Amino acid sequence: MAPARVESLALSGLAAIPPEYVRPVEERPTECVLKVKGVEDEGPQIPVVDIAGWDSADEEIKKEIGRQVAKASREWGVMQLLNHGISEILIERLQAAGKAFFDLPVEEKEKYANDHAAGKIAGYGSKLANNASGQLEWEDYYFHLLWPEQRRDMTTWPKHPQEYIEVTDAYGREIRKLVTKILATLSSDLGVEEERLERVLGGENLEMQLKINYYPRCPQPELALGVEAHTDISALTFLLHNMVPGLQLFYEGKWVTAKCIPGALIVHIGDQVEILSNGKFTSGLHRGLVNKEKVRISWAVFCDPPKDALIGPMKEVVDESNPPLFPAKTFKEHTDHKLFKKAQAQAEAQAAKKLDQST
Ligand SMILES: Oc1cc(O)c2c(c1)O[C@H](c1ccc(O)c(O)c1)[C@@H](O)[C@H]2O
Ligand SMILES: O=C(O)CCC(=O)C(=O)O
Repeated sequence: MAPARVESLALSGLAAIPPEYVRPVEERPTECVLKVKGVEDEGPQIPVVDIAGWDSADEEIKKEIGRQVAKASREWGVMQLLNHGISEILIERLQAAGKAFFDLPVEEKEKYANDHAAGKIAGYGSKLANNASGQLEWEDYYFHLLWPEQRRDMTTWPKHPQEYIEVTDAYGREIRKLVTKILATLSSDLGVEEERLERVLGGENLEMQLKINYYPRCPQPELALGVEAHTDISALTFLLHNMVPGLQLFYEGKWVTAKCIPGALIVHIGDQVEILSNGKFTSGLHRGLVNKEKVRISWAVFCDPPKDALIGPMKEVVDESNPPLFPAKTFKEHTDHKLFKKAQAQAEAQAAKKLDQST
């Protein structure tokens, strides 16, 4: 049976969210970040890096950009890129196409329903209730493989609107070029050859998955999360959104709300780059909040190694004073291990809660 769609719940006009969406007190967002325009100007902010000069002939300009990208990757594990070279028109068309799909009635979208329980994640979905805790996220999503081209199953891509395929494909090609540039910069910073990270991550076989996150209006945003706190299993993740705040990064013990910067592309360092760099670059803990007045939509492109790629700290970043912090695992083992650990932690939290209630 397909899980309940959050959009249908939101449209039913309920005043209180069902208990499966209510987060434990310690996970709930604090009030100040929920206001649409309420992103504070004070305190630390996600680094913003202008990469306009990346292709410049001036080596000093390129080096400075490299330094900023590496610094953000070490200290935050996330950055907002300006002048990334992807045209505003393409981004507008991508976002219009994704929105047009989600504007379809739920019954139409159901024709694309995925079957996550059976391992088929591609298509329209909502988080499945985990047996242990039953905890759900206030979002529906659309997920499909974007790259490499020859491995895509176009039957899993939306057929409406008509331009979805063209613009999403064009966006994927642009992101693929940025992947090469960022991995080259990070490789140089680690003191290995520029092509190294990309090669270890599969080269031509590096995969990109697109997840469009659709967060309906929520009557009790102070109790829910759109996406719970996690680090990405990917190597890199690229994120666009519809200018409604909601993304938060955990930094120096506090949740920091990402400012909505017109034209910026958010880049997260994922677990695979953290592992390959032996922790020199950080896979940042982040989460997504929801909102009472506005629907939030975000477009995440996860860049992953192939499932069978063995990922461990690169030998050049390990020595006697920097012993390996992570065991080498295939990407599939890493994913399975992380999902298992999460399910286990939720089961333990649920058991502790029940015990607490019975005493
Ligand atoms: O290939 C990936 C890499 C990632 O980093 C992630 C991913 C896939 O999917 C996660 C996801 C997708 C669908 C769901 O219902 C989820 O609960 C999680 C995503 O969060 C991300 O970590
Ligand atoms: O919507 C966002 O800003 C965050 C999405 C996210 O973290 C995810 O899809 O994994």
